[in-house]
Amino acid sequence: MTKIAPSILSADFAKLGQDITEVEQGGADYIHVDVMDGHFVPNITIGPLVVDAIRPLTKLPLDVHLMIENPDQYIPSFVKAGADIISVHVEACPHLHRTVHMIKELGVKAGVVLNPATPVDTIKHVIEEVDLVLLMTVNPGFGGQSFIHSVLPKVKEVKELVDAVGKEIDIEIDGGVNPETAKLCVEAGANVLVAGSAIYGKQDRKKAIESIRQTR
Ligand SMILES: O=C(CO)[C@H](O)[C@H](O)COP(=O)(O)O
Ligand SMILES: [Co+2]
Repeated sequence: MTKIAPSILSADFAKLGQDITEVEQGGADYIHVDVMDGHFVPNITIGPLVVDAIRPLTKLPLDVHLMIENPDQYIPSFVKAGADIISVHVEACPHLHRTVHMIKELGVKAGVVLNPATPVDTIKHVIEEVDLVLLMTVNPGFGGQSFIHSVLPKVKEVKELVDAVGKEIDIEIDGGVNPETAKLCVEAGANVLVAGSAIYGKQDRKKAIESIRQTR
């Protein structure tokens, strides 16, 4: 079954707790938390304080997507705040292997993220170490953007890499996911779908989650 990770970037921050409860009750599998620093991406969002505040409100794993420069400096704070999965952009990590190990040594799952223009080759030498590969299907920084279809062949490439390793590694897609694009992602080999505007832009969050989830 495909896992759905609603992105709270599109939630109403004045009633964040309620918006998280609604998607948990609607069948979400992870809560996706978009962390932006105004440097790696041109937007500023959530820090460890907010992760700490939402941690007691849900039993779901907190899937923390770090879109920040120098993530090594902040990873311990996000772990302390209650993150379950921490994903870092390969474009922001000159010492990717070290960063992945740091995340794992702190006792949480480690993910690596590729921007649309970044080739899959960049993660070939860390694939055995990671729990998750996240492929961006928009240029990171904002919710509500259109899905970039040219990323789909990369999903297939990552699936082949993961199958060759023979380990359980999530293949997650983030950006412009809706019921139509979700189908393409799952067909290409993804098993976790992030969706912000396609869930929080709808009144009925349960129905939105069900319509995005695809079974194979
Ligand atoms: O990482 C992100 C943006 O950088 C978000 O997770 C993503 O954009 C989700 O929003 P939407 O589903 O509306 O595209
Ligand atoms: Co994200």
